[in-house]
Amino acid sequence: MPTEEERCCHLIAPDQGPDREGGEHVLTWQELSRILFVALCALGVWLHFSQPWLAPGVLGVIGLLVGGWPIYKEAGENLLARRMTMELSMVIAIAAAAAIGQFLTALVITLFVLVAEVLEGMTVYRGRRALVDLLEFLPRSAFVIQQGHGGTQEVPITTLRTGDVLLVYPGAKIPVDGTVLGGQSAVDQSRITGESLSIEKTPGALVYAGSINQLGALEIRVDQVGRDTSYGKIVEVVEQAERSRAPVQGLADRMAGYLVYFALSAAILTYLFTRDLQSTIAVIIVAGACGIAAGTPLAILGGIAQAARLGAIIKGGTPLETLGHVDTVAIDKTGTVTIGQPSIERILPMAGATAEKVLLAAATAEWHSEHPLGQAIVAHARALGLVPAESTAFHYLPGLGIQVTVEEGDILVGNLTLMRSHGIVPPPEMIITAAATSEVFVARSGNLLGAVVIVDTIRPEARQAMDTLRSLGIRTTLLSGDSAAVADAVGHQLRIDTVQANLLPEDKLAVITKMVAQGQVVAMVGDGVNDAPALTKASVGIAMGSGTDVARESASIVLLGNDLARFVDTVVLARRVRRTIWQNFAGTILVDAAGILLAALGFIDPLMAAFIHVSSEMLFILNSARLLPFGVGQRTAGLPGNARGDIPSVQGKAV
Ligand SMILES: Nc1ncnc2c1ncn2[C@@H]1O[C@H](COP(=O)(O)OP(=O)(O)OP(=O)(O)O)[C@@H](O)[C@H]1O
Ligand SMILES: [Zn+2]
Repeated sequence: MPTEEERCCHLIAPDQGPDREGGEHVLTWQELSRILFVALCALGVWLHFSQPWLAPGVLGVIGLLVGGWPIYKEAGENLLARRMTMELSMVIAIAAAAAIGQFLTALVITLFVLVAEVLEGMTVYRGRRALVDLLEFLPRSAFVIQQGHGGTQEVPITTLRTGDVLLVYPGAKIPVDGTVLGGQSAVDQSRITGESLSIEKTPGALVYAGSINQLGALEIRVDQVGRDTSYGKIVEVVEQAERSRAPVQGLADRMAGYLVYFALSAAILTYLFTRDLQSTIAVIIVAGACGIAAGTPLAILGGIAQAARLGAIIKGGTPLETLGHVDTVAIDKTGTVTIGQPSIERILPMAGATAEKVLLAAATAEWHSEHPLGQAIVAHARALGLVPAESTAFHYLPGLGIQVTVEEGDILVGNLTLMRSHGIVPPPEMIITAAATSEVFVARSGNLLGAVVIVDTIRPEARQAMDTLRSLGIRTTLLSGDSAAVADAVGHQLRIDTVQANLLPEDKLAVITKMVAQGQVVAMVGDGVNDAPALTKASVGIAMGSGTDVARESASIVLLGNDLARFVDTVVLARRVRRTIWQNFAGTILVDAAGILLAALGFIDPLMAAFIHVSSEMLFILNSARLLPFGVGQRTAGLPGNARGDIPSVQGKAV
């Protein structure tokens, strides 16, 4: 039976290629001279120019033995490993042609196979380059400032240690993650955070390996080097992704194996019915499978590399494949369709309370909160110089709010659901329903003090992103922990198909689980702790760059930066990958079936068969190669829309 390792005839498999070839695959002089030699032999056999000294048969045999050596070797190894490959079937065909005295045919087939092998090798090599380029983007050396006399010394970056101080010249790439000690400059960190605008760096600012220092010289203290940098982690994830196999790759390998069996069986039948060796050989030769076996991993490789350029780190072939047939996108509200940096718009005190009292009570409860709403409240209170009371018991109620105990009693801060569950009923005129507005109620000792109205900004590109998703035929649904009124308003503004609000983290999980169980292919986009469980259960989980570590770890795709347009670009890319793979599948089967039929009926001679085999699969491989990114540093997305420039999107081991 065909095995997973099974590969097509003249293929240098992308996951073994350059390693097996010693790192580089460009045309070597051995390959070139072998091809020229076979071509000369073929010419000699054809024109009989060796005639008086050497019989064409002898020349043919020499040409086949010397020229076809790599093919025989490969076929022999496959035979020993009991693997049925196209190399084997090609060798059978070459031997059969030679056996009936058709040396020209045998030589030309050999020539085709050798040339195709080189061409494929170069294409696949380019695919690997696309990834290697990512790594080699970092400079190899750095200028270390020497203690004492202040001069610099150029050293390889592998020798750098945490704490070293570097000088980065204008226009140079920053080699490490570090802290600016001196100087001032604009830095382009689009490769790491996805932000397209340069960021101003002054002493104290953090800089990231792989970003480009633009205007001034910077003195930088080394914090992280090599693989520990944000950039190193991105590269690591992409490399791992490349090694992991998508299900479609397994399918491709099995298909390629079956095609060999099919061609050989068809050849046997042809011989039994026609007794025509010529047609039989043509049948064996005509069926190619590299378009599937090599085209599939190449397309996935290209997709992953291209996505990394776009600003989406895809953690494997599987999420890329799944994203290509997503039919539903579930999207979180706060931090995902909104920027997630809310600010206090106004405070609505109840009769008898003051705005200051409401804010102070809220800030007391939220003092240690990590929730964006809580942080907005604390920041506002701080700005007004309010000092909160000491609190004792502290209860965070995910998706609801917060409860703390102070001297005068309990403070309860949170949404309507939380208030109602404590028997507190805010008057209707206090309930706000505007789009990017959240309302937090504040109660003390069971009495409502008032409400804090907090506004966030909807991401500028969100509307366009949702429109594009709809035009792709994808359903959108907003999953929010916020109140129905607010979530509905956002959903309406962005024309999102359905809105579900008041969801606790476990509700988000349940909603996603149910959709997946119903057979929908769901992409969940989120950023928060409350999204993490749902991200893991979705068909494919996507985390925003500014998201929490848990979210980025739970997701199988991480956006660099926070641009929803990048997400949509990645969906489009994933669809292209999928379409390309299926084009190759369908095309290969079509060409092989038609070719086998025509060859069996005697319409195609072995030479024509070899030509059809090689040219058709080259076409399919080139079809996949279209997905490879061209040139280093090319970016197709990069529109403004990332408001935050300060967030390294890959921290910790999150990606
Ligand atoms: N620390 C907190 N302080 C005040 N209210 C809170 C707090 N935590 C949660 N809430 C209330 O619970 C609601 C749900 O919170 P949750 O964190 O689940 O979602 P969210 O951040 O509002 O929105 P989304 O789910 O769209 O990201 C919030 O809208 C808020 O009303
Ligand atoms: Zn082939």
